[in-house]
Amino acid sequence: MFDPKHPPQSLDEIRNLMAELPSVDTEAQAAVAEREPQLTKPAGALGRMEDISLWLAGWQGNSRPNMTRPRVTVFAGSHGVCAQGVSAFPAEVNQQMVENFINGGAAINQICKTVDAELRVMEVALEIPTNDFSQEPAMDDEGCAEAMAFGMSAIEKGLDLFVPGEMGIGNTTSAAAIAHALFGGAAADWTGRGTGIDDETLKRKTRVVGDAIILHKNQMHDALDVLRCVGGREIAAMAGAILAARYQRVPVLLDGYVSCAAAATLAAIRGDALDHCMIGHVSVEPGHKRLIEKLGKQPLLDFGMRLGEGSGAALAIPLLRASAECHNGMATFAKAGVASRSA
Ligand SMILES: O=C(O)c1ccc[n+]([C@@H]2O[C@H](COP(=O)([O-])O)[C@@H](O)[C@H]2O)c1
Ligand SMILES: Cc1cc2nc[nH]c2cc1C
Repeated sequence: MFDPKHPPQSLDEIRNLMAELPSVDTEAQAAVAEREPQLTKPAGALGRMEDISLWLAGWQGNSRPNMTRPRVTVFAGSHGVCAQGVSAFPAEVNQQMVENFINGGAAINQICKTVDAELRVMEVALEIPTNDFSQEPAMDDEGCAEAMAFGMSAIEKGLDLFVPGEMGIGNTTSAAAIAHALFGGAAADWTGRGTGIDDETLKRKTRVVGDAIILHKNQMHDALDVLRCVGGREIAAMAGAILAARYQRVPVLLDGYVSCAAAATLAAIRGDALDHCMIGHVSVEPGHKRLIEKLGKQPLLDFGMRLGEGSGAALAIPLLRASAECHNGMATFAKAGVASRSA
């Protein structure tokens, strides 16, 4: 059982947490299912909004879904694999962007302000890059568990939604390596241009991804080993936060390729581990669409974004808010005196 006061200290403790995940609140969902057909609209006329209100209620454990307290947390981490020249930007950008988040100058600041979401920034040992995973595992067991536990501390009971965002130059190389390790195929299927690399860099990045999976093959026994070997601290923190959210009854809206790669490590351990998650936006990064298909989900938005920071998911928060408001605020046929379907 997850206890926020005693965070896990090893990947085995996290494996134990994964074994006993809380399930959906069927009573809350039954209440939504009973009210929905009474609302003043033809049955099913709100389409996916109806799925969203049912999902929110079930995972919040509340028969009236809320969207007053959504939180976006941007986890920032730095990646040793940048030494292989896999990004269009230098690693110093991580710290500079953290300052920018704090000063309110990034895209995610404006989106959070617009959609009325709380924004937090958490540095995950940002000053210390992980090991270069083209040479050795990115993290050891304890380090990976520590980053996951740190991510868990981003979640509190009472939040209506959590969006895991990230900042980490080089982290689309990690995301590609995670997806390739979990779902196979060719390294090229999972490797994209990230921040905007040229053809030659893309070739090098693809080789780094393919070779890393071969290098670590014998020690990647499950998806948490994959996370430890080729992930990054901000990716581990997002995975921890997504897991803690399940325990704290906080639904999760996933963002781009990197946040979905973090989430995929949980799904690979347990097929139902992401039932409390929806995907806010499909990134331009080609591996993301493929990954979403593997996860059996459908993104809410397709807006041509490839920023990270939680930006695409944050932009979709009003869809969730409108869904909750319709479910809670619409009059019933009886109350409004509207005639219901005649046959
Ligand atoms: O999440 C995505 O789909 C995504 C796609 C492209 C780029 N990013 C962001 O760009 C950074 C990683 O890109 P790169 O090229 O350095 O691997 C990192 O800070 C991510 O937040 C994120
Ligand atoms: C400027 C910049 C902003 C970002 N935000 C998330 N990833 C990023 C990568 C870069 C390079």
